[in-house]
Amino acid sequence: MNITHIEYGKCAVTMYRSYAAPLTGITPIPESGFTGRANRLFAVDVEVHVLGDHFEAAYTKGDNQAVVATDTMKNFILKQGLAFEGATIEGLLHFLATRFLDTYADMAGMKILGREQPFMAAQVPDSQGGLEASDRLFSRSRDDFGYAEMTVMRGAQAHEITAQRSGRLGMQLIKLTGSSFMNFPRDEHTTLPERRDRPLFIYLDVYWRYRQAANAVASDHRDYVDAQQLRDLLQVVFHEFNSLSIQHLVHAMGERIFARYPQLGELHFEAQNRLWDTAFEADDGHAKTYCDPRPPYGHIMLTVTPDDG
Ligand SMILES: O=c1[nH]c(=O)c2[nH]c(=O)[nH]c2[nH]1
Repeated sequence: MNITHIEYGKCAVTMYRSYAAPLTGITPIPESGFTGRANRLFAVDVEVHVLGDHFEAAYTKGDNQAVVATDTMKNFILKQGLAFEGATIEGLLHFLATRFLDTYADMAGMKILGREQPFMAAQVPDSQGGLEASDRLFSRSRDDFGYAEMTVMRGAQAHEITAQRSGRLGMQLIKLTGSSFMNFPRDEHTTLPERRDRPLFIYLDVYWRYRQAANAVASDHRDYVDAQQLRDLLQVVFHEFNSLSIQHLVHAMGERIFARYPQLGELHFEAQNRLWDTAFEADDGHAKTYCDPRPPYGHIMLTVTPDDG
């Protein structure tokens, strides 16, 4: 048999880093109040995949001489996480991948992924009788989260980012009114009624790539696209846009993202249709009760590039 690809690593390395550098320098957009975060708690679930033919003997002969133990990788990530001076998940992944390649000569490259572990600062009394974000108490959030992945390959002179993707994953958005689905073809298999106004509940993951990968990791953050700011933009589009379908909605989201972030070169949407079933409605038809739908769920994808991309 022929070996065509080798990859090994560690997943679910949770790294809770206290007092990382604050995220500053973010360019504001009209759809969001987000311009940065304090990063007193910077929590990321890291996954590393080491690439390289040097590890072949471990598979073919059980020869572990070149094998960096995945337990060692976990320790390396946590130790280097302390040396990290950046403020973004992308920056962390780039830093870690670079450190791995500099330290372990048998590694030809590394694919590395990071999932934000969101924690919200608690609201606590301030000195003026109001409330402010605590500088020390945080509550774990099960909400949507930022995501990044990148592949960094060893080069003759420098290491190179050969692939990069960022995202906001796990959004669950419900719009009570202002969404329809009509005028689709009907045949002997069609039972779905036309809906002029439906309570549209979607699960949504959005991914983006930069035109230049360097913008994902630049320390000035001027062209950095923050996942929380982009999430705010998506919510505004959903709120404003009277969609004729989920397909129509994600397309409108794509147009707004490219209008705000010309530094991006590709977007990918993965939406699930979780449209609630209507159970009962008030006599005037305004208030209603709903319940979750049964599976299966519609799955709508879209990949787009800018006009000049
Ligand atoms: O927005 C929608 N797009 C579809 O393709 C579809 N199909 C379906 O049954 N409901 C919906 N809703």
